[in-house]
Amino acid sequence: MENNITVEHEPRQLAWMVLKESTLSQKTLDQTLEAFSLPLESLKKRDRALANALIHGTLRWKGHLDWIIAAFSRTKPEQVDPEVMWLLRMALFQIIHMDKIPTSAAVNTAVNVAKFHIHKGAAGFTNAVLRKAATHWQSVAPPDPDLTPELFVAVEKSIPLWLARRWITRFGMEKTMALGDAVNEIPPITLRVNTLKTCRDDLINALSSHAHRVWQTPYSSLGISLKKPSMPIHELPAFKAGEFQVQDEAAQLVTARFLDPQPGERILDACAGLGGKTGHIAQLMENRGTIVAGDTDPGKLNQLDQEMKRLGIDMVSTRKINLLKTETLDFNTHFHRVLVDAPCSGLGVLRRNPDTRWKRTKKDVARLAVRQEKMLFNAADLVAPGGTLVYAVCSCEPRENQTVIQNFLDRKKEFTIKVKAASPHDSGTPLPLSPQGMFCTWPDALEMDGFFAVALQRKKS
Ligand SMILES: C[S@@+](CC[C@H](N)C(=O)[O-])C[C@H]1O[C@@H](n2cnc3c(N)ncnc32)[C@H](O)[C@@H]1O
Repeated sequence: MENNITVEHEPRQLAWMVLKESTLSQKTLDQTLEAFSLPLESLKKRDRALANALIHGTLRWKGHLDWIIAAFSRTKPEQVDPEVMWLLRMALFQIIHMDKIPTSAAVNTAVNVAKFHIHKGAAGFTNAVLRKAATHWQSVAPPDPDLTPELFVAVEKSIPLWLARRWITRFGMEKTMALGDAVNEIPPITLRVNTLKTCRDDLINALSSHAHRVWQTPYSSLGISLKKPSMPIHELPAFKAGEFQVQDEAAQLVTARFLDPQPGERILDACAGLGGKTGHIAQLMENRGTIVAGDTDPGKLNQLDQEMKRLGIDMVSTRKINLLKTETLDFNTHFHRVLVDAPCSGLGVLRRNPDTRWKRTKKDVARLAVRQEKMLFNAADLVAPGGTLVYAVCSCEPRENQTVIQNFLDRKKEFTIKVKAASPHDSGTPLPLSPQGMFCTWPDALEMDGFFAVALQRKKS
């Protein structure tokens, strides 16, 4: 590279490229990170950690960073070139949140990237805004919480205004502030032990020397959380040996507690994706019986096949289906249990996917709910009499949760909500369930992702 950006700057330059790519394209952050996996993995361990921290942190705090930038820029943030905005945000993130990085390093790198990758004018502007912001950012007042409480929450907790408004209306100020804190915390990495290969205690022992802290999840008897692993998760020996899948505790509870699959049964995982829940279903079935993993995306199903091999599972067949099109659902058989882990707004997993909050809109929730209802309705016909249909989403929006279920029950009279007292897979800690038997978690209260799940039972005849 013929410019001033030396190797030591590369993590910041790469982070900036990922940030602009993931927000200026239609790709999710995960897809963008996948596309940049080669250059990211070629970085030294410390630099890779820095790039990741910059990407996730800058996205997480974008709303607050924009408020500060607006105070020092003569041009309104929405009129500044988006590429320049990401440079400003990333540098300011380092100044505010990363005390080990000297301000001069944060500012100089941003100015150099602007000079060599955008244009000279951008470098001058970047320099002017950052020099002022670096010295005076602490004196920028937040919006007035009494006059504009929604804007105050949006800025202080770095969430979009429409979401702040929605949460305040639903929960009031106190819970909204707690939720705002929860979605900005860096969550632990949570795993589910693959009991086909090992047990939780042995896996904890194996992981202890590879992470800063390792502990059992309180609700799922198969879960392990860890902080600061010494290497990327997929490089850990236990991962390579198929001894676990990465999965949040709430998602583990959906499969164990609500679907509750039994060895020898026939199960349809109708939105299987990369197989997070498929692997769990198979291990609960002791790798005996039939699982059909369906999805609209054949690329994901190919990856799911590989994942099952890694886990030592051979009872899964994949099939391209579309739950919105009944002609793709001609199975010639009914299933004992069907799981609809439906595509959703993802508003329950904001702490893990910091880009989601800036991509979702109010309209998405209503649009997705209509699809979710149709998918659940079509899946219902695949459930055998006496069988179980589970609906799950990683969203806590009532329109994607209770309303979907209510509309379903109004039309499908042969189904009722199934409330199961306990499961042998529980840790013993009672689950938070609504009186109707609906599971709804929030990251602030339970330290797990926001999830909704309900089990529906089909009458025997
Ligand atoms: C929430 S993700 C599933 C995650 C997965 N169950 C897991 O635990 O890893 C939803 C999945 O539904 C798939 N999907 C989207 N529309 C669909 C449809 N109409 N029919 C079936 N699957 C669909 C998506 O490709 C995506 O993989």
